[in-house]
Amino acid sequence: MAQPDPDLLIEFDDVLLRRGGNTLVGPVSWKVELDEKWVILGPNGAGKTSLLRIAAAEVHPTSGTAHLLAETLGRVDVNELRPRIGLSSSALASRVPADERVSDLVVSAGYAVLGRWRERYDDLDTERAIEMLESLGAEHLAERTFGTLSEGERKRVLIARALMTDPELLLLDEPAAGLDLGGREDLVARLTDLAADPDSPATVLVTHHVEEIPPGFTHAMLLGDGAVVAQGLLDDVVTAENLSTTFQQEILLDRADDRFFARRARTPGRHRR
Ligand SMILES: Nc1ncnc2c1ncn2[C@@H]1O[C@H](COP(=O)(O)OP(=O)(O)OP(=O)(O)O)[C@@H](O)[C@H]1O
Repeated sequence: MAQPDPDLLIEFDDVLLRRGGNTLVGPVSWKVELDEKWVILGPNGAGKTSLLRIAAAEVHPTSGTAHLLAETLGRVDVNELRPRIGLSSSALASRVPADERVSDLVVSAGYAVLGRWRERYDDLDTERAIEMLESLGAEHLAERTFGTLSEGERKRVLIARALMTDPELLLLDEPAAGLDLGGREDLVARLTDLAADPDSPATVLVTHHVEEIPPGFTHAMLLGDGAVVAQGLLDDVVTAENLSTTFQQEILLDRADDRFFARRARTPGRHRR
């Protein structure tokens, strides 16, 4: 088996995931370097979350080789790998107890647990948790319980938690899903700042919408029906032609202020009585 490249955070060779006789995603070959910020875009059911779960060391590929942080899945203790990877997803959000205090939720990321399990955390840990919440504009929520937060507040708190361990790789699964326009724009602005920070980790953001791509992101993968439609530099990949192939309809794409905006081309007579 080939040795992992130490300069790559993700190195997938023909990675494929099957469940119950169905291919969820793959085969995908993919490389993510230290300073790269990726967006994975595709329709419902395309396999985005499945791919991200492999990148989070949550599942092993059925075939192919997945190297993460220069370790090989299947040959490394995933419990050592996972604290080096920050993950924010709705699946994680649904596992957080409603009465979990926000500051405890963020601090506990350092111990790879959900739910407070220690009576006290170090002051340094608590300070860092507040710093992380501040960087997401959520420090005022520190004493609230998770169950009382709005959808947008939850997303920001979970990203703060994902950053708590100073991860080498940050994985964000649909961080803007369920947010209103203001909430989405606020989150895109925060992620733009994060992308511009030279100390920020390599990042992979999964989304359905080009409007959610933060300026400063560098690369994109388009996934359609489990297969890669295109991947590479963001500007080369996020094109009307590639989006049309990915979403299987004619998509028009606009750009303004380093943001993307997409809509379907109007087809005369369609959807009219
Ligand atoms: N455990 C499983 N067993 C069988 N099929 C599964 C399983 N998990 C996911 N799938 C299927 O695999 C496909 C890819 O799912 P996945 O969640 O990765 O897609 P996605 O691109 O993240 O979708 P969405 O945008 O709707 O969240 C879907 O058709 C889904 O129904």
